[in-house]
Amino acid sequence: MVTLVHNYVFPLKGLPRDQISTVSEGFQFGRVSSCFFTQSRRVYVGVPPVTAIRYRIPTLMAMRDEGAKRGNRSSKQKVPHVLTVAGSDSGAGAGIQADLKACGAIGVYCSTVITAVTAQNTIGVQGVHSVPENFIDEQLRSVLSDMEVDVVKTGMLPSIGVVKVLSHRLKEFPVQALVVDPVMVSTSGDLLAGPSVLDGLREELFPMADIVTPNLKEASTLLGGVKLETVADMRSAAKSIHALGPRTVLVKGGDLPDSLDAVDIFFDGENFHELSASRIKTRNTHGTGCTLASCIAAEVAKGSSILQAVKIAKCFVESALDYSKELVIGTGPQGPFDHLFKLSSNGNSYRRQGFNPSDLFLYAVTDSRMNKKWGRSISDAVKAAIDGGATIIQLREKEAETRDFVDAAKACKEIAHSYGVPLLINDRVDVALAIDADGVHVGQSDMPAHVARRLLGPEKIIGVSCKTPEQAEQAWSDGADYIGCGGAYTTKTKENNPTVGLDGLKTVCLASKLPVVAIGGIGLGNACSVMEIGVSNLKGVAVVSALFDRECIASETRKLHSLLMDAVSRLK
Ligand SMILES: Nc1ncnc2c1ncn2[C@@H]1O[C@H](COP(=O)(O)OP(=O)(O)O)[C@@H](O)[C@H]1O
Ligand SMILES: Cc1ncc(COP(=O)(O)O)c(N)n1
Ligand SMILES: [Mg+2]
Repeated sequence: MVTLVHNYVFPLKGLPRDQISTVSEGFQFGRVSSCFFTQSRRVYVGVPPVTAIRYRIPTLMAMRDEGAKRGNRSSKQKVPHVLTVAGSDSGAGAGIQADLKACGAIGVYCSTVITAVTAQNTIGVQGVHSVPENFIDEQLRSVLSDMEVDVVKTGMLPSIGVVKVLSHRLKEFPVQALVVDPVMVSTSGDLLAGPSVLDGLREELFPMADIVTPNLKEASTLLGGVKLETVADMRSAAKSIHALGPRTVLVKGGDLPDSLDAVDIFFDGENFHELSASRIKTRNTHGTGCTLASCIAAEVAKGSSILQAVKIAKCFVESALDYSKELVIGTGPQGPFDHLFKLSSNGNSYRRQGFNPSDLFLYAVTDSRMNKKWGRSISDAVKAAIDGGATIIQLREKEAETRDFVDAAKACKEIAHSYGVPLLINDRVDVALAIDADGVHVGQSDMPAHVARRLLGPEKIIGVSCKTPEQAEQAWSDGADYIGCGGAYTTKTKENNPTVGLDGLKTVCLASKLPVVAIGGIGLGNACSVMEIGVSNLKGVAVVSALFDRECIASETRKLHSLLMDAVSRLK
């Protein structure tokens, strides 16, 4: 058995360390039965069994981030790239169309080699037209020889000939990882691949695969028809399929009878992981398998480990199903779902159209102690600030219990969005994700902005507190949208927070490639002096006590708004 793992280096006994590229992101101990060595792809071959230390080489994401740090952010950027080799579904719920939507939703480029065109809808598959093998080969060659594919994901492979063509091309053009979804039958029960394909999968593709993702029916077919009815059956199936050669196996339990949760079993040759999601009650599950495999491929292309990728993918499918459970498309029993989370017309009327730096103009930051002192709820405070003219809200709740914070944040989001005002969450990326806030604001000791960006996706607003030009530079290369700079003046809101003063603020503004909002001790008495430092990327002031430690928040906000307007018009 050969294990191809491009993302890892397996230094075998006696192998000189200087042949190992950068050692980063820590290491794990593992056992590999054998592996391969080619100089160019950094994969090693050994005699089984070999105990190895597994070093992670820099992922594409890390390399891209490095590139960005070196300042070539806008010139050449390597975009994570998944190639899907699968069938077209005219109803667009599964197959190539699901793959494109899933990768798009995750922010990964997806190229497509089409193996068959199906006439398909929510009722079933009415026809299959296979693409000639030599033309599939031509598509493969076109993409693989030119477009720097990171991960290949396979779906419907209608004949053994297609499997052979693919495995041949993958040997010629090796990729970082291979995700095999052994599609055989559609959810509607229609045949998508003949029985001969089984041998092809087992002999040609599984040994090269980093993960194989059969559903219950497929796992049973691969194992000669064994009955799979319980989670224990799924575990033993995962083990038996692993013995066919793939690095890891995910047996999917979407169709497990009588199960309240959607349970999948992941096996990496040593450990089992039981991955559970709540089972969404919906008819719209057509394409869940294709979507899951594409999300795994996309996450691996971005730099996740296989297990991490599976967890994220499962969460994506669960959220997408939940979001689209009431969607009505087609009349049959198997509807598609909404990968882009946006088709549904209920709620969410406000969506951010990109970050607008002028939103930083009057930036209101809440404070739970002040709300407590004045006996008001966070949402009442937020409403009053918006009534007075606040242009963006940040919820800064250092003491609240998570559940209370989530509830309050939800209420505040509703209010803010009804006025078209963006709502950010201080520090707590989890809370921002939970309520689908417009973004987060993080400090230097909070979650790094590039990690927050990876978690929140490209559309959300990310702000970073910076005191120096170096931190501002870092925020920019981490993918932040704006920086908060302060303390402009001394403040009691934040203890042990050194003041940078107006000079420090000006230095950071001049150095920053991002728009800046000033913070720290700003109120009616000094807001104009702040704006008057006269640097064009200083877009506004952020205030806490000057609004929230006052009897009437709305009128204080109104006064500050008009002062700022005057200051800006004087500067023009
Ligand atoms: N109703 C559901 N609610 C939540 N997750 C589901 C549901 N149905 C399927 N899944 C999940 O979707 C993924 C695809 O599973 P499955 O439907 O078994 O595969 P396939 O689409 O290949 O038949 C799995 O992670 C499974 O647990
Ligand atoms: C072209 C194509 N590829 C794959 C599937 C399986 O998807 P699912 O099992 O979710 O119906 C499908 N129905 N059509
Ligand atoms: Mg399914």
